[in-house]
This record gives sequence, structure tokens and C-alpha cells, in this order.
Amino acid sequence: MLMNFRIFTVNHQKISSLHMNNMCCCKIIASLKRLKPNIPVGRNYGSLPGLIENDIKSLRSIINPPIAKIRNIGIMAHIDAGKTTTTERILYYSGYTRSLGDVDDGDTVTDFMAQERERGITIQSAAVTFDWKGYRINLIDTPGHVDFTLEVERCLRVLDGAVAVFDASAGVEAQTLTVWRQADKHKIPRICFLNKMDKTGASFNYSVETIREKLKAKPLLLQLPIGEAKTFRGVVDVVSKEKLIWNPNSDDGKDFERKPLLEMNDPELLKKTIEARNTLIEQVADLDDEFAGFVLEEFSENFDSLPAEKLQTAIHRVTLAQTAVPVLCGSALKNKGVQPLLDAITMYLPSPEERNYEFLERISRLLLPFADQHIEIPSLTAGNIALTVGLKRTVTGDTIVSSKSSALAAARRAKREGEKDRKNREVETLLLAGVEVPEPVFFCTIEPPSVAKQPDLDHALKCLQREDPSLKVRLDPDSGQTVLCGMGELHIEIIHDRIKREYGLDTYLGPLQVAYRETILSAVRVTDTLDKTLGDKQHLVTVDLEVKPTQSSSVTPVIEYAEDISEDILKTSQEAIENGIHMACLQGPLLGSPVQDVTVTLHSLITHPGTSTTMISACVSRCIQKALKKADKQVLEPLMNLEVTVTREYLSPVLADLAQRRGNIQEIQTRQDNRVVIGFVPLAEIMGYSTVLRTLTSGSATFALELSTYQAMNPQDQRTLLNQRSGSTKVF
Ligand SMILES: Nc1nc2c(ncn2[C@@H]2O[C@H](COP(=O)(O)OP(=O)(O)OP(=O)(O)O)[C@@H](O)[C@H]2O)c(=O)[nH]1
Repeated sequence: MLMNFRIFTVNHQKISSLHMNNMCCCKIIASLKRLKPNIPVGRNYGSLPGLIENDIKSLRSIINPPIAKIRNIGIMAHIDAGKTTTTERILYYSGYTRSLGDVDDGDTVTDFMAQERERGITIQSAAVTFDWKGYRINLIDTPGHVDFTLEVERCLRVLDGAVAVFDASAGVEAQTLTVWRQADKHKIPRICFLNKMDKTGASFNYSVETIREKLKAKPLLLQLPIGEAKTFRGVVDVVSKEKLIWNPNSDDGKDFERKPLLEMNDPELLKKTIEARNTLIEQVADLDDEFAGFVLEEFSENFDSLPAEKLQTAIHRVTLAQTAVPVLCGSALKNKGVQPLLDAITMYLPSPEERNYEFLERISRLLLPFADQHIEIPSLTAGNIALTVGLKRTVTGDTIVSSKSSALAAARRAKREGEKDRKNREVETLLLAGVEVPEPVFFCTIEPPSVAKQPDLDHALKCLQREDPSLKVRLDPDSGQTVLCGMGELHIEIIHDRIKREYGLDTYLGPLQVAYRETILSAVRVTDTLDKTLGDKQHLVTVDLEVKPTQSSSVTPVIEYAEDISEDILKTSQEAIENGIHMACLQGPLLGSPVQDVTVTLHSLITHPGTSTTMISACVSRCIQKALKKADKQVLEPLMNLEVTVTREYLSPVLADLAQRRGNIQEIQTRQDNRVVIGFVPLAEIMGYSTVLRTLTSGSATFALELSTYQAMNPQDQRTLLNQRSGSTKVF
């Protein structure tokens, strides 16, 4: 239980042991100056906050701004929607950087890993801290690729709000749905930013419709675009009835004009804006009683004169309650619409105190993150995001508390409350939600360059696993090889690459294999006896048990005990029995894959006095293996949800290819000029698909894959697979 209580406990007080008053002012200034980070060559950074002022008052406000002025936000989206480009603009306009980074040139601040810069994608979340109009914004840029879903989840847990970035020519895409569901789970208030309004095919209305239909969210249109695709020039602020036009001659988007909409200049646009504003007021009044009362009392006849600030405050409340989502638009690449997005972040997303965390943190070293650079800070108030180092046993998903006794108190309280009501609010605020680790679907063997390097490889894998629990590492009991299990081809490729770059080890990967599972179709009862004499001690166990199929979709077997199993046996041997059962179910008789959907019933267990628990486990395990071998068996294969976005001209070859891959097409949607093919396909058939799809469509199509379920293979495919495997070395 204690394990669940590591990471992040904060009280709304300053951390007393590191309190600034306890330190000499000059010492703080000196240490901050010393800690000025190395600036990478090639980028031009502005002054990092905390390094300019030398009086203690401003240092205090830099490190610990008032909590109401803090926004901890994440940026989340489908791959390539433009999160990193938007983040780059945000950093530039806030003064954090002095030049614009470009994903396509590989010089962005938040994609600082070598692999990210080379591939132009985000793999690891990066945190940056900057100020905007008197607010402190701690921002996390998260990956969009489905292989790194867990990385998104581990960030969402500590955020107070998020910006969901969409490609306005595609609207809601497959991975948007996944991250949206994760944000729902963690109850994160959100703002939507429809990016790429400059792109051919961009459609504000279509994207808003997909938010309504696919995400089942209520969009609040706070802006309207002025022009679309090539003609996109700016936006209308619906709340204030102003138009914002960016100067076409400005190359960094800093120069834009904000003007009230006037009847004589823009009659049509003004009419459209008033209609949109009236709709917005009605929508917000429907969702917020306080605002409804205010509107009815004073402005029911004339929405037009309703003050913008009142509407903004009500939108803030509605966003916080997550009953609706504000929608803004722009083009990060063309430098339009990012400054109003920053305003909206400060105006509508909550401060940490509005999110009710009551935690206390006590840590030896604290660092403020600036992407890949860190500044050590002496103290931190609640609501901030900071890094800490040196926690050797902490893994992603843990909650840290200040002491053992408070962890125990929290565990007791959580248990009590959890028994009363699993969804109890108090428990939710006490603990940050853990991360849900998805099942790995691929595996391959990994070998160090020499046997002497095996300990170094083990160490590297141990460190990488603590950071990324979706990476599983196990030892193949038959061959003694190390086996990596991951979320996808890209995931394993990146891990391989990181071992080389970060740990200096040139490892060899075996061929990538699909993680199959096995199950049984009939019940079997078996008895087995183990009789071994070690030294002068006899170990004698006889086990009688039954395995039968169940519907649990889980690799954890259901364990039952027959009525005549005595309390005494359970007291002394239950742990050994269950260890034996779990061990046996990890290796099915067909492929050596984990066995799912089974119930094991223990009918009797007879032991000679002095028999060790290890021998009991071994006998139970052997007995189950025997039973599994005798039963009718079935291989289960991972079935993936697949979404392919392809232009009309390439639809036929893509469909023909999917038919050969045992694909099952459910639906073909029309999205502007594109077709979106939605269906299922067995994972084994889709390995290396990105290369095939690129060739088939001249690089114009994109696809997203996600595990749907494990399904039974048909007898013929199963036979082919088993024949192939019996010829090759067994890895699992
Ligand atoms: N036309 C257009 N292209 C854009 C815009 N914003 C980003 N892009 C391009 O879209 C591609 C993806 O942009 P990124 O910023 O890397 O997207 P991302 O969401 O961070 O991608 P991942 O981190 O890999 O999920 C790049 O080629 C960008 O240049 C935009 O506003 N308009």
C-alpha cells in the first residue's frame, strides 16, 4: 500500500526545511547565478526567469509567485497536430526564447532528445516554465504517438489544465480520443486550439462538429476565424467583439492589430459575431446558474451590453466544472492566434488552488525545469511543478509523501474511505491517480555486445523501466536471454537507441515478435506428486487440481479452493500455492505465451511434514502445466484498432492491401478530401506497415494503431503459426 503513496505531496504552505528565510540572501543569489545553465549552441534564449533581478523580493516572486497566478498546463493531441510548433511560439512570445524553433529544422526547445530532433516527433514530455502578463505558466509538451501513451498519462496526473491541439483540416483524430479520455479520467479542465487554420482543407466548422460528435463535449466558440486555409488572416474575439489581424509582413507574428468590430467597416462580420456571442451567452447561462441569474436580472433584453469580464468569469467556472470547452483557432506555423491562446490559458484554465490538492512535499534538491536545462531552487510553494533528483526507488506512478508515518496515515485513510466508497473525493484529493500501464504487444530479445556488458545492460534497462513502466523486461527461462516487451515497433526502436546514446551500449535486437496469449477450451483435472530428498530431508507433496476456461480477459488466473481444503493448509501454504499457479500460467503449452481466461480449483494438497514451500510451489506449477497440456488449447492474438487517413486516389490500393492482411473494415469516413478507413487488423499482419503504407500512397497517408482486444486465431492460421514456431527457437 505504501508504494502507492510516493510522488508529490504538497501542503499549501512553504516547505519549512528549505524555507528561504533560513538562508542568507546573498547565498541564494550567488547560487542562482552559479547555476546559470549552459545554453545550447544555435538557439537564442531570452533571460531565464530567476537570473536577472538581484533583490530578494523579486527572487521570491520569481520562484514562488502567488498561487492564483500559476497555471500548470499540458499540451496534448494526436501526432503531428502541432503541439511542439505551438509550444515553440508560446515560448517565443513569452520572451523565453529569442528565435523561433522549427520542428522541421530540428531545433525546438521541448523536443530536445536526439531522437526527437531527428524524427521530428515528441517522445518524452518536456516541462518549461515562463511568464505571461504576470502569470507563471508551467507547461508540459506531451507526445502524440500511440506508442508513448503512458508518457501522456504520467503528465496528466500533475496538471491543472490542458490545451488540446487539433489539426483543423482533420478535426478529432484517433489519438485525440485516447488523450481526451485520459484527461477525462484525471478530470482535467481543457481548452481546444484548432491549429493549422492556414492548411488546405482546414475547416473551423467541421472541426467543431467533430468535437461535439466524437468527444461528446460542448464547444464554446470564443473565436471565429477570419478566412480559412490560404485566406486565413486572423480571428474575431467573440467575447469582446474585436478583430485581431496579423500583419502579413511580420515574419514572427508579434505584430498584430486588435480593433473593435464596427458596423461601418465590417457589417457582415459584426452580425455573425453578435449571433455567435448570443449563442455563447445562452450556452454558458444554461451551464452556470450564477451567470444565468445575472443575465436574467440585468441583460435578458440586451445581451449585447453584457460586460465581457462577466462572461469571461462564467466561462472560467464552466471550464473548471468541465461542462463545456472553450474553442480557439489559429496557425502556429504561420504565427497567428498564439497570443490570444496564452491569454485564454491564464483566463480560463484553473490555478492549482482551484483544483484542491492538499499535499506536502519535502525533498533534498529541487530544480525548475526549462526543457533540458534545470535551475536549482531553494524552495517551492504548492501549485508549482518542479523536478527532484536522487529518489532511487521511486517509479512513475508513485506519490511521494513527507514521512513514513504520514504515508501510513494516508494509506489507512485511503483504505477506510475506499471501503466506504471507491470514488470518494477525499481519497482522490489525497492521492494523485496512479498511471494505467497498457499491455505490451511486441517483444524481442536484446543482447549486450559481450557477456561482460550484461550487468551494464541490466542497469540501463532498470533505469529506463523506472521512467517508463510500459516497457517490460523479462528473462526467457529456456534461453536465458533478456526479452524486451513494448507498446510498438517505434517504442522498442527508441529504447534501443536510448541504450546506445545514453548508456553507451551497442546492443543487438532479435526479430520483433508479436506477444500472443493462450487459453484453454476444456476443463481438465490432474493429480501430481513430487517426491525429492535433499540432504537428509524428504519433501513430499501431492496436489489434485482442476483448470477450466472462464471469461475474464485477464492473464491473472482466478483461484478457487474446494471446501475440504482446511484453514490450516491455507494458513501455511496459500502463498506457495498461488505462486505456483501464477508461475505456471506465465508459460502456456503452445507458444510459451501467458495463459489467460482460466480458473484453477485446488481440490487437495497433501504434504509430508517439513516439506518446503518452494517444493509446494514447484509441484502446483508442474501439475498445472500438465493440465494445460491435456486441455484443448487455443492461441489468442492481439487485434488492433486501425485508422488510416488517405487521399481519395489511394483509397483502393490501401483497401486491397488491408484485405490481404486479414483486415476487417468497419467504416470509411469522408474528411474533407481525405478518406478515413476505420477497422480492425491482427497485429501480426501489420508489422512494418508504415513503410508499406508510405510506398502505397507516395507518403501521403497516415495511420494510428491501438490494441483493441485479444481474439482467438482461426484453426488454419493457428496451425501455420505453430508450424513456423516449431521450426524456430522458442523465445517465450
Ligand atoms: N500548415 C501548418 N502546418 C503546421 C502548423 N503547425 C505545425 N505544422 C506542421 O505540422 C508538423 C507537425 O508539427 P509538430 O509541432 O511537430 O506536431 P506535434 O503535435 O508536436 O507532433 P508530435 O509531437 O510528434 O506528436 C510539422 O511539419 C509542422 O511544421 C500549422 O499551424 N500549419
